[in-house]
Amino acid sequence: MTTFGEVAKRGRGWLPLIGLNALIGSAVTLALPTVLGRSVDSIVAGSDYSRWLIIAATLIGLGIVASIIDAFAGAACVAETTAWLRHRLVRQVVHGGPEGARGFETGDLVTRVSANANDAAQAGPAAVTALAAIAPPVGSLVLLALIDVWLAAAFFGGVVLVMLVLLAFAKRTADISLAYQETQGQIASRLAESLTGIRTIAAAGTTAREERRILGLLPELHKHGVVTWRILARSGAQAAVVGPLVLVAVLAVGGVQLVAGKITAGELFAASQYAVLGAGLGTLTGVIGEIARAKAGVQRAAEVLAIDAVPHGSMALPAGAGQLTFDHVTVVADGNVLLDDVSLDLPGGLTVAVVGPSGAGKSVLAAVAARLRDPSTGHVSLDGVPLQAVSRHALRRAVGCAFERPQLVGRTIGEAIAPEAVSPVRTLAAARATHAHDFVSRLPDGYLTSLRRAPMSGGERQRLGLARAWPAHRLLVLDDATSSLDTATERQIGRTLTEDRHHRTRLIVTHRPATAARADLVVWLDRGQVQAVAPHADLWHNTSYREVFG
Ligand SMILES: Nc1ncnc2c1ncn2[C@@H]1O[C@H](COP(=O)(O)OP(=O)(O)OP(=O)(O)O)[C@@H](O)[C@H]1O
Repeated sequence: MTTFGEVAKRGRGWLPLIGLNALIGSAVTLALPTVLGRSVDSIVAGSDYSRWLIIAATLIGLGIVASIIDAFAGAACVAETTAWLRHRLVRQVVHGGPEGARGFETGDLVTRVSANANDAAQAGPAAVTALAAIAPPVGSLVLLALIDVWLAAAFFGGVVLVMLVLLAFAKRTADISLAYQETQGQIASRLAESLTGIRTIAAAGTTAREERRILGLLPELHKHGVVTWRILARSGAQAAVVGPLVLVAVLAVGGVQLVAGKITAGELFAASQYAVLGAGLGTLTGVIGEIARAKAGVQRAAEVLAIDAVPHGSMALPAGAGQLTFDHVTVVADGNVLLDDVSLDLPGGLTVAVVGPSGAGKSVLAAVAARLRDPSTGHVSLDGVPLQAVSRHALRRAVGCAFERPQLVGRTIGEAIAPEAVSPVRTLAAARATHAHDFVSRLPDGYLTSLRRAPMSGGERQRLGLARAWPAHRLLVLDDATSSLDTATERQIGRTLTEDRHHRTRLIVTHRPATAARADLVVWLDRGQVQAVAPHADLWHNTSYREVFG
């Protein structure tokens, strides 16, 4: 569990410098009243006061230098911690696989990684600044006690009142900071959802309703903002009332002691300055607000960092052609049984079609075969090795997946096909085999065409998705990955798949009888259960099987 302390400590390279500068600032603040008090006494006594003025000027200069260094160190510390936290968050999300991020909405996740990570990174500097801010009043108390113990008592009473105001502020502001960040995340989620379905929204003519839906949370955000300012204003006002009380109490006691001849005029001046330091504690509301935002940011980051990374084994795969075994595989999600005790033994090198009515569990079976999700019970093996025991590298080299709506990643079309260091020859071979090369070569910049600018049809995107999965040498999992292709291209790719000279297994989720007919075997699923495993021709006699294809 990631904590405030852990994030705060991350900036430890900078925190000593920030702390040192804050202490120098405090020391300067504490020393100045004494020095100025001595100047006053020297002026009153008619003696030489220039020495004290030089010391005062030096202290002021030191204070300025310290605050410049403090500002720089604070910014550097926050930048470094933000980068570290974002790196961890992104890593956790990516390593959690498709199931890991399911509990989060896209926009909310982006807000956590971007804005909230930056809020959280304030933890270290804000905590050090708050701690350092305690030094002046504590020092004031000690120095006042050295002047006169009654001055210290009056000061202490007032400071306790200021502290009570600050504690109440810290408590109230923590909850509201979290609520504010959560609402921000919800707005971002709604925007992300709308962007995903922007075509549907435009086609349905519901743009105005969508705008209202996204911005419908603004009043809530506004309410949290108003509450934040109200808490700040109330605490500020309370501090403004309580603060001067410290000064009045110290001055009243100081006046009595001066008249009684127990302190000098200079000491009364110094005491009044120390009292101002105690009263000024009320201005700490700013840094306490920062701590509250940092705490909320850390809490939201911790929820993401709690995503379990998909564990991988360290085994390589033995020689084989992709024999795929399901051993009593059951998948349960949200209390629903998606795959129910599925046992299959599919010999390597075959084309296996997975068919069944909508919602039968075909995609779930494909995802489990490619280890995009793990079974709740049972296991899946490839060439005799349980998928969970195979190393990540070996698994991704061996198994390729293509989907109905592929999300293409990379700057260029070439990168979308081969995101990692794959030789151009293999990229070209994959593009040719999947008929992606035909349209890519017609683009002005070919494989170097920017992915964002390349206009692509659903079928063209599917061809790139197929090309990307193509180099897998042991198992190719195609989940409705050719559904948008025209019949002729689909048939050509189907033939290439069937004649695939790599002798790997091809698991093809399909709704087309022609694809099932070309396959060596068909796995017929219904409501998460295997109905039969046999060639299409053998199953075709069964009326229920024929109904699967409508
Ligand atoms: N992570 C999940 N949590 C809960 N339910 C899920 C999850 N993933 C899939 N399902 C449900 O499992 C069932 C099977 O889904 P699946 O996508 O495998 O169906 P399918 O056979 O591929 O259907 P189609 O042909 O329509 O694509 C569906 O009812 C779906 O809502």
